[in-house]
Amino acid sequence: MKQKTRNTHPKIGHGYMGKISGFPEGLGIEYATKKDECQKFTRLMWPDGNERFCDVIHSYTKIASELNQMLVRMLFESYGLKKDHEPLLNSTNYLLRLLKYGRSLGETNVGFKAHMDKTFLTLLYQNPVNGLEIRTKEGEWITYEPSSPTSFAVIAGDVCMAWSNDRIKSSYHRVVVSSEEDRYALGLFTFLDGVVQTAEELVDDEHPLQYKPFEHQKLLHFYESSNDPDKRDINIMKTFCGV
Ligand SMILES: O=C(O)CCC(=O)C(=O)O
Ligand SMILES: [Fe+2]
Repeated sequence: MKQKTRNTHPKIGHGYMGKISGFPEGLGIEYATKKDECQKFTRLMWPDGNERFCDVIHSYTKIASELNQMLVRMLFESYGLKKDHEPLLNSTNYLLRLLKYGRSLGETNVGFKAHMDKTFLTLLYQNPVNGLEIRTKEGEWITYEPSSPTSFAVIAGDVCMAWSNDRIKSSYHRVVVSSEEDRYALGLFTFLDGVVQTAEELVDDEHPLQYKPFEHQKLLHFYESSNDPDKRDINIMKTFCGV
């Protein structure tokens, strides 16, 4: 425990988050595609070293980030965007979060409260304990069941929604763990540097511009500093940068 709390970070959810009701225990590694960042984190947790752990999280992040790159390319292609996807990928930062959903004796509320991610995309990988639920347009909660042990869940975040001019809605999701077993998940969260603008081709008479250009970092700050108790459940993008 002492080791985990050393992983401090000024941004909420980027460092260590102790387990509180309605949320998992989490450890964040910012810029985890960079080996030296994984090394820094590993040294913090294991002052005597743990090369294997470092290699595993680094190679995991690299593979998952490549999957993210493929997804972004697919997004550009599927909307027939002429602009190159490289600038978006080059401005992408990756945060890896290690999440543990453990159950203390008699505890009933194990999971993650419903929310929308403040990312561009989130890639989730879990151990065999299910729990992730997505709300459909009709308001029904469906459980994510990986089709194979190597499946990832891909979640569109608020920034993707703004970039796509609402063509892609950010996913409203939660985690409800009913199993007695611990659930572990690895989340790779993507954040963009600089100013994010809606893709030009996705704005036309039928789809007028919904969001003004904004900075992803400022969105995170806006969200963290909001005292609105419903901020997890509303489209905060409308308040933050809606046209
Ligand atoms: O544990 C999961 O599968 C989802 C976690 C999640 O929604 C998040 O960290 O934003
Ligand atoms: Fe999430």
